[in-house]
Amino acid sequence: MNAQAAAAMAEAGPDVAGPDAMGSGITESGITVTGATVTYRDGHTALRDASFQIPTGTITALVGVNGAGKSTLFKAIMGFVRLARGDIRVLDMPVGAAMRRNLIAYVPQAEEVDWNFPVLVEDVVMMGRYGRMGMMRRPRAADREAVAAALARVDMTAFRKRQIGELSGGQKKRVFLARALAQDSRVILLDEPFTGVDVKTEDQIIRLLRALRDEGRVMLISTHNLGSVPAPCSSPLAPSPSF
Ligand SMILES: Nc1ncnc2c1ncn2[C@@H]1O[C@H](COP(=O)(O)OP(=O)(O)OP(=O)(O)O)[C@@H](O)[C@H]1O
Repeated sequence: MNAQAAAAMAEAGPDVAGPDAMGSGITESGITVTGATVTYRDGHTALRDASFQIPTGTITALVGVNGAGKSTLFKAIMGFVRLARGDIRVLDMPVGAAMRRNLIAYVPQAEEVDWNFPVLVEDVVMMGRYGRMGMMRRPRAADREAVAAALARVDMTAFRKRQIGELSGGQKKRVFLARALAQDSRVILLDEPFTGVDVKTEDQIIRLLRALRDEGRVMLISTHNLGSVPAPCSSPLAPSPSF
């Protein structure tokens, strides 16, 4: 992404790098955003008239400079901020219903979490199962199996009894990916998944995302730097006219 494009995105909001080249051929509606506008309480409009449609079975990069509104859009897709105008559908249902049905998983940037909080890696991954447990949050055998499988899938089984705060940035990212895997959601929102990871981890994440895509899931990757998104996820660039 050149500086001019970045500057344009600062004014126009985040951009969407086309899902078609990465698609598995499944065309069920994944995320549909129509004229979405978010205005925060201080009057600042962080997202204006955003419109795009992403089918399931795809990986899409949401590209924009700092402050372009990527996190705001993620929050809107998860129903954490209210739309002033417009509509968002996830798997053809309102976002509230999709969240209640545990259909959306979020993989945060490492920086968002308080690492001083003493919690084991396997407990972080178990959080992905909370939506399936009752009020008591007592894990069953199926939950423990899902956690073990998720940790194995990101090659973090050996770290399961470690404190999350003791891990490297790339290892933490894999743990949060495992939490999303344990949640087994159809829609996965990933915040800067390739930033600060080494080549091996990047390759591992790409292979994982491709496998999830081929299972018919829909993935939306937020990044301020298109260059940090590996080629399979960044080409071709197909900007939404509404951005
Ligand atoms: N709670 C809030 N109240 C008021 N303004 C906010 C709030 N959250 C974000 N903003 C503003 O909305 C704009 C978009 O912020 P957002 O966090 O969505 O951007 P971003 O694209 O995710 O940025 P970054 O790449 O830096 O994470 C920014 O100008 C920010 O200051």
